[in-house]
Amino acid sequence: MADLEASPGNTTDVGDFVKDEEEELDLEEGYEDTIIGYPMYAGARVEPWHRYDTEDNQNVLYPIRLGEVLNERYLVEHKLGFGGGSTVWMAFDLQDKRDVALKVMALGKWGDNETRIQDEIIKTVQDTSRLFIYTATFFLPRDDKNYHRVLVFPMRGPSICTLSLKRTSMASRMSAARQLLETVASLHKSGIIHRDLDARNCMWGMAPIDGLSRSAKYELLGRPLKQTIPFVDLWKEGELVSPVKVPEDLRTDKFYLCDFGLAKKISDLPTQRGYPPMHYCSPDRLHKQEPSFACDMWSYMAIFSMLYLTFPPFPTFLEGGVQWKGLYTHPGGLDSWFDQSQSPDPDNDLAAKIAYFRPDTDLVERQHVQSIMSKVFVYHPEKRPTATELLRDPSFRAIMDRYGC
Ligand SMILES: Nc1ncnc2c1ncn2[C@@H]1O[C@H](COP(=O)(O)OP(=O)(O)OP(=O)(O)O)[C@@H](O)[C@H]1O
Repeated sequence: MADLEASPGNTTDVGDFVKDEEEELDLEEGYEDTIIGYPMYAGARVEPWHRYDTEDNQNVLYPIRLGEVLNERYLVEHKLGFGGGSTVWMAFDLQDKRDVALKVMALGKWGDNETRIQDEIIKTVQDTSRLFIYTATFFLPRDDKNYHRVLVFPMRGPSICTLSLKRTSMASRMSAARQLLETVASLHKSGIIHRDLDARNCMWGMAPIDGLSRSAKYELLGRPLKQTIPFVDLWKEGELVSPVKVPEDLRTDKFYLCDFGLAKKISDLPTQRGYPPMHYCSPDRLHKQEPSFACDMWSYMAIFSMLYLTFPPFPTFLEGGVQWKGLYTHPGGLDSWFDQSQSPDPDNDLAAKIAYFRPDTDLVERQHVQSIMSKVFVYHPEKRPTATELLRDPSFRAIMDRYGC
């Protein structure tokens, strides 16, 4: 990794503009990663252009170009990702000579909540070493006198996805499961609910590449493919840029939790709207119940099942419930899980799924995993174990022991 050409020395090469319509579509269009017919993750490589349009948009994004220096300090070199409330850029900190992640918040309240909760975490959570905690913050002004908040983080990545999990050892995957549960337990101990535990917010660590030239970084992480933001009459130039692809050999085994945009103190009132993606969202949240620590536990188990089975979160429900009938939050959504007359499909139940996705395991291991999952995937939030209880659960411990974690 000892390429000493200083990163900012190269001022010309800041990625490739799309050459034709095919590349443009490749950049903008959604893709779907599927496994035996189950959608794993659907999404676009870049944020939709209309999120830069101020019309009817209270959460407008800040336009950025590769090669720009933000706050007279951060040279933007690549894209790391985007979410509902931000774009995230890889930048070279010209002062400290290291790579950082810049989370450039959209206008609106999300950025304020994330900073407020992060400050709360810094004050109250004992071990923050596996949480994405900002190291600095600054503001970027718009032409209309509004300001975008920017949070500076150490660079991490990549987040978990089916394909890379299949190539990852069980020891690393189960170590990630244990680390994440400990992280959730320490957040809960401080009275904080994350509310958005999903695979995109769980990331491996990444070996530093600060010493490399930009071209060497592009060689490792992929060259940015970019397009000037189309259709919007922008007050400042900006680009839609494809994100980095972190090679597996740069990944470390440390497992992090990010994105506190929806997080809240259990005592906070009222709760702002927002849900994790459907596969990770507990039935109580989908049925307008107030968020609780137990919602995080459901989402945690969905991530555990990703890590263990490399399969998306369990899409069906195990028991009936009464009080949520008719309260479904998503228009057109089904209350079919509630139908007590439905009988379970034995080929499709938990045990069958575990056996299908992990034919390499023995019966004892499968029974432990089934026991763990069925304790958490229950309708009634008050019946789910807490993070601390699950860490002590004999089946959870047996699985961790088996994989040396
Ligand atoms: N420190 C980091 N290092 C590397 N990549 C990061 C970092 N922080 C964020 N990312 C990437 O940017 C993406 C968006 O970040 P994040 O989830 O924090 O944004 P958000 O706008 O709060 O999203 P959401 O819609 O989930 O609330 C992440 O999924 C991840 O791919």
